[in-house]
Amino acid sequence: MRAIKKLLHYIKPYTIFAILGPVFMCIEVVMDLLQPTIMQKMIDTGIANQDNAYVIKLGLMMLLFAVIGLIGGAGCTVYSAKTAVHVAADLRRDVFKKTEQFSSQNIDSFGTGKLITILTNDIETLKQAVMMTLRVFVRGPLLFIGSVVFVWFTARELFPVLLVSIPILIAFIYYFSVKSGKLFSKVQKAMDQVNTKLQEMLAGIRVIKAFDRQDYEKVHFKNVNDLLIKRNMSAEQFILTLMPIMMFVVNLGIIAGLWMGVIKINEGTLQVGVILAFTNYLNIMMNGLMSSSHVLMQIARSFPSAGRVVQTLETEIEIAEPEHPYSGGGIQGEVEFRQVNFSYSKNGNHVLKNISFKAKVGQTIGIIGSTGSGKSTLTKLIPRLYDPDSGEILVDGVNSKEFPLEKLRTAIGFVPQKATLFSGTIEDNLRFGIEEATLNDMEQAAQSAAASEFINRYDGKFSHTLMQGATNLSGGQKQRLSMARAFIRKPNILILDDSTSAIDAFSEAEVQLALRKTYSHTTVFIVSLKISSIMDADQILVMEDGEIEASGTHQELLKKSKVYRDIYHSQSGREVELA
Ligand SMILES: Nc1ncnc2c1ncn2[C@@H]1O[C@H](COP(=O)(O)OP(=O)(O)OP(=O)(O)O)[C@@H](O)[C@H]1O
Repeated sequence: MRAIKKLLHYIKPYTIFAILGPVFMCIEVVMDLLQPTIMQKMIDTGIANQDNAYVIKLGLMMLLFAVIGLIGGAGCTVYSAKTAVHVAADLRRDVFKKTEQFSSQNIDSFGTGKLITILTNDIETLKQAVMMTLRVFVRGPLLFIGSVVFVWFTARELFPVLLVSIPILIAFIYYFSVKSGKLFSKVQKAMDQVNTKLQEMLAGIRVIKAFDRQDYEKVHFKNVNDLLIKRNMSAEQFILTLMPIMMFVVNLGIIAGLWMGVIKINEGTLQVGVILAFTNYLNIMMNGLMSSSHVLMQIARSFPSAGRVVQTLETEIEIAEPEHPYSGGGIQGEVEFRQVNFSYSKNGNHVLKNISFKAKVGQTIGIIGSTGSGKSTLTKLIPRLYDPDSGEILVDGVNSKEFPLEKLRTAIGFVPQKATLFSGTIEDNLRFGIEEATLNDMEQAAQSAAASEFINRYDGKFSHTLMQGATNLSGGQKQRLSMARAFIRKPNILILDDSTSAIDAFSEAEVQLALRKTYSHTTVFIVSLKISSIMDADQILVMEDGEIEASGTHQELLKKSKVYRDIYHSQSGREVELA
């Protein structure tokens, strides 16, 4: 309920539309309600007295009211649709904006499948709820109340029938609305699973084919899809049983009305037209209740969606902007870790333990160690993709949390382990690094990343188009472009997370030369499993199980670190002679 209240704010800008819709609907309802009474008069007065002129007059009146009702209905549809579509668009915009601000931790805890369901399915459900509420929710109760009033004035003798049937109908509607909300909450969870699976399969389609695991994946997809079908079926079937139940109760009411009516006609206290009007009003009443119940169920169905949308909008961003941001000059690039501990799950299982080191401006820091030892995690803390559990990360002697995020991140060029490029041209992807980059900047960055050679082979050069996920590039080409995208920023801090793994030794040497020459004032972090990539670094951190096992230059580490010597031996085949 709190979620629905919060979402009502989104209707505020469209209050006029949201009022006009129901106003037009009222016109339609009044016109609908007048028809049985006019018909009753036509039968009991016009036809009974064989007054043709009166019958024609009332017939024309019915036609006119029908046209006015039609205009009312059309106006209501237009304005309620306008409100619903705008509200949904605003919600989608805000949820998207919020997810863009999400920290990596926020994204990990939601899961991308759920976020996609929220942005698509949940917001669509809310749109339908708004539209139905404005169109039908006004119509339903108005038809219902109007029919009760009209029965009171035109067929009061049969009113006791309503006193019995209405409470029964309302009780059924209440029960169905409450239960359907719970059922649809389960449907949404199943939808999350389908979206997550779909996303994973599409991203890994090549691996699936290469391993010939289509059948295996088909079974997995079938399982989640079957669950969605099952839950959808039970929710829809449950809702559909309401209609026959309501019809049954109304038909019992009509039989009771006819039975009472016939007795009263025989007694001479009732006219035939009244019975006709009564059965008409009973049907209108049922329609009113049915449409109200549909809306109630749509609203009940939208409760879980509203909850999830509001949960997204209200999620506290783990990586917060500082309350009192540091207002000093630009970032030079000194980075210091002071007793940093970090865990992904906050369960105390630290992935980084007591990390301390200092990188001076312009130094190159190599990070090496076994798989899963925490190398990538360490670099992710520098641009604040995650924050440490304890300890401090200082940039130019200032806690990195005190910098405005934009200032900190624009000073950093980050080349992640998995090169992620976007569909568009090569130029678009390089400008992602810095929007106002010139052609000269692009050429220089491409040169430094050893990417010029393959870019120049394309007819359009920088305007060559990349497909979604840059599937028309090789792994090494993707890595080079990903590096060029970071280089183009001329960052003060550059992080290369195993970004030369798919690059040949010659090109890697080219990149290292460019780093020394063109980016000599940049503090560079190179994460690698290969000693050859980091052996010239000013300082090498040897990571082991989340800790810095040893640090120093290549020569120092050969003497003092057994782990480093073992890596060196396994990669070069040479033993180290200790003096
Ligand atoms: N998003 C995440 N959520 C939970 N645990 C994670 C996450 N990312 C990494 N880990 C865990 O943290 C530990 C360190 O991972 P990290 O990626 O930093 O290792 P690494 O040394 O860079 O490994 P590699 O050389 O294979 O890239 C691993 O045990 C890994 O399972």
